[in-house]
Amino acid sequence: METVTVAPSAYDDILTPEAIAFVVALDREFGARRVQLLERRRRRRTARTTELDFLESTRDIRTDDTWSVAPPADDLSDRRVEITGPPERKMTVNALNSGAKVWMADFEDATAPTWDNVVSGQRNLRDALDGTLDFTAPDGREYRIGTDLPTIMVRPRGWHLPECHVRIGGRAVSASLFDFGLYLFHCGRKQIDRGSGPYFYLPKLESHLEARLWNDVFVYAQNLLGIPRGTIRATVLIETITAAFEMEEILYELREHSAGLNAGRWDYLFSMIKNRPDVVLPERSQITMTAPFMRAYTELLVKTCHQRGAHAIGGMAAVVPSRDPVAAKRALNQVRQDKRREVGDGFDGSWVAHPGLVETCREVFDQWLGFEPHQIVRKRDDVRVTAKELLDIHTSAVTVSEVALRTNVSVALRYVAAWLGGRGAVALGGLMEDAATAEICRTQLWQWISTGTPTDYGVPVTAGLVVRMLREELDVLAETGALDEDSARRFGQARTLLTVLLSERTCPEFLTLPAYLRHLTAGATLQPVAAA
Ligand SMILES: CC(=O)SCCNC(=O)CCNC(=O)[C@H](O)C(C)(C)COP(=O)(O)OP(=O)(O)OC[C@H]1O[C@@H](n2cnc3c(N)ncnc32)[C@H](O)[C@@H]1OP(=O)(O)O
Ligand SMILES: O=CC(=O)O
Ligand SMILES: [Mg+2]
Repeated sequence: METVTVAPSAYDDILTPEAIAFVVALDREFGARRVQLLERRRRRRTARTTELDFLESTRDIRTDDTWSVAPPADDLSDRRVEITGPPERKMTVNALNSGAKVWMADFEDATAPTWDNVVSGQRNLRDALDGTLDFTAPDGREYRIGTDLPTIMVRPRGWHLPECHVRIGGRAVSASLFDFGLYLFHCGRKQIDRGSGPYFYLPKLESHLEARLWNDVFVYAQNLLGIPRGTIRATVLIETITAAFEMEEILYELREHSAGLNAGRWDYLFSMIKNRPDVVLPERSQITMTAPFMRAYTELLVKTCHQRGAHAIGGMAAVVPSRDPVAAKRALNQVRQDKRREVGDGFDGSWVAHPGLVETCREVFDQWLGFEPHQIVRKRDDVRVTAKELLDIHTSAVTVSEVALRTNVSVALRYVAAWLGGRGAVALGGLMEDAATAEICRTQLWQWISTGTPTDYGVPVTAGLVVRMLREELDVLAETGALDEDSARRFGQARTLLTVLLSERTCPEFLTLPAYLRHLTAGATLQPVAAA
């Protein structure tokens, strides 16, 4: 048997031999399939010769109208407002006290996966269920959770990420299985005992085969822990263009564990750029949810869910409230409009990124749903979406402004520097920025460089131009004295990383993967553990 090694951590009560053995058992059983599916992703992207389309091989699943997903668990029936955020200690308390129906504790887009973040996040979740979650801020403010808590759903990291601090015979385990396994091990039973269940959000899936892998993991894990089959529930984010063509199949694969689909709009745009590098997207502020290809995607998502008895959950309006009253009012109005569109289209609930937006989202859904917990009865038979409509970006001759270029440079640089410092979500210029929105900035820059997209001031975007802007952005930060020694180092690392990614001939798949491998795994001495 290969040796299992684990990095030291301050949270021995989370990384117990039994918990590690459980994660290792999952990875031994499913690790090889994960690697094959990641290889399949690469082949699918690089070897594609025709436009994407619905799959011929799964037509039967789509045309069979006799199947549906399991009825929602009691505490997942009304999901009109869901708050998301990293399971950092103070934010965990704030999210649980936010008044939302659901809290999505996020190890993916909103968490920089430092070893401390991923293990302490698990401890915070466990403490929340044990009633021992408290926090005293440096300014003396005390944080305690109340009694009427939201339902908790946990989003493990995506299939592409390894967790390098736990190794089997030197090989890093899957980060998805690590996050999923630790949560299920420590909190699965506790959730069932309090009348809830172990619920998950599954990010960045690219095909129904990846959903099948998750379903098999669920069946195996429930067996191993003696938890009744079907207790686990999972909402899949449709946030890649390939998954948009396989929504029915994804629901089908997970049907006994399914808790519907969510429109992960930001990663969806990121995926659109990666998968169709020659189809140039305009600047981010111009791609709204009313763009025809985005409407095609959300309309199809609602129809698919409701036809199969599943919830359709809306996405993130990425504004965060500001302390300036005028900007705050503007942000609330933007969120209100976004949620009105979603509820009118048939979504059963939606996401907010900040406690200050819970009330706005709730009001909109209350007005529409009244006392009904959801609107799955609206089957949306009127919706017909073709492959062409999903792909039709409709952009004639894109030009980009200097402001758009500089915004993407600035957000990418600042976000990566924050991420390297352990923060996976930050507010920049009134917007919530996380791994998904930063990936859009980074891949847009790459796309504009690789296609020589013209600027509206007459020159094409080149690597030289963007690299110069990165340097200028850094110079401004240095001149204003905004950087101490540590942050100057992280900004330097961020600039180097972005420069490398922007100079690749084919669009690098993820920025978080090389960033993790280069910067978040250094220095840990792993110790053998006896457990597994
Ligand atoms: C594309 C996607 O995947 S979207 C989903 C993933 N992304 C996310 O979940 C992002 C979630 N949001 C956040 O992380 C935060 O709102 C940020 C980083 C954008 C802004 O946070 P801050 O700069 O702290 O905002 P602000 O100062 O207005 O916060 C006010 C209070 O609300 C709390 N707060 C803000 N957002 C959240 C949240 N999502 N969950 C819990 N608490 C929150 C803050 O901790 C702060 O608490 P305090 O008053 O007790 O100190
Ligand atoms: O995870 C959500 C997204 O929009 O990306
Ligand atoms: Mg996402």
